Amino acid sequence: MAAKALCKTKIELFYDVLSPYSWIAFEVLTRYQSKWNIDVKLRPFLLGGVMAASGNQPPAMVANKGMYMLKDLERLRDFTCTPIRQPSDFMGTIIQKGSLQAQRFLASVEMSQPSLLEEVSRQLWLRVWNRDEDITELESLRQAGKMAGLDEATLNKLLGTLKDQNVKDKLKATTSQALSHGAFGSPIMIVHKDDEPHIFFGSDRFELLAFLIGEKYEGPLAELSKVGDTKSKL
Ligand SMILES: N[C@@H](CCC(=O)N[C@@H](CS)C(=O)NCC(=O)O)C(=O)O
Repeated sequence: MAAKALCKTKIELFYDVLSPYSWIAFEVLTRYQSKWNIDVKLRPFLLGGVMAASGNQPPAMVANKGMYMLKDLERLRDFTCTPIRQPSDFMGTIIQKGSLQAQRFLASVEMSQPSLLEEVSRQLWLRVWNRDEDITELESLRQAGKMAGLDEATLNKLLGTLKDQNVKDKLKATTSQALSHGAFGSPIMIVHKDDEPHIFFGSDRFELLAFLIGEKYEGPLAELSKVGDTKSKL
């Protein structure tokens, strides 16, 4: 058992809470965390920075792609049990407002409260991609942090760091690391196997990822169905 734990496969999940597909990958991967012999490292990055540096564009900039995506997400919501609902002002929320503050907040949580990074990320996704709520104002970030279990004093401290150089640098460094692996969108999963990084793009590559690491993929709900509660985390 100890030997097995020693050779856990490290998987880095690079994500931005503006990306609904990243939410799906995040929920599926965290469900498999206790089922597979893996060590998941959550890596919040800035999707806008990845898009700009890689010369890519959000899928919704192509009208037909955007329309397809909304249908696709409806299907995935039910299939993966991730309660995605489109924001009422999609272009305003996703393209214009963006996620800089939210991702800086996550970078700050990653640095000083890493054990709460998973839940703060989930609470931000619930705001923007479920309840149609803002994720750009300090008060919005505060609410997400509170829901995730951060106490008032820690929250005040974290919210006061969003303009700090080390927080900005952390987000930039994570974004650069993803780019150096070849990122062009979100989610990106980097599987470290045989001393090599293997890149996967999308929430729909778990079969391939499982094949690479010698694990069995039992669909997006595997871990939830095992514990018999598909809604407890959401
Ligand atoms: N097929 C992928 C699509 C993922 C996706 O479209 N991600 C968006 C952000 S929400 C992206 O970064 N797209 C870049 C691209 O498609 O080139 C999945 O099912 O997860």
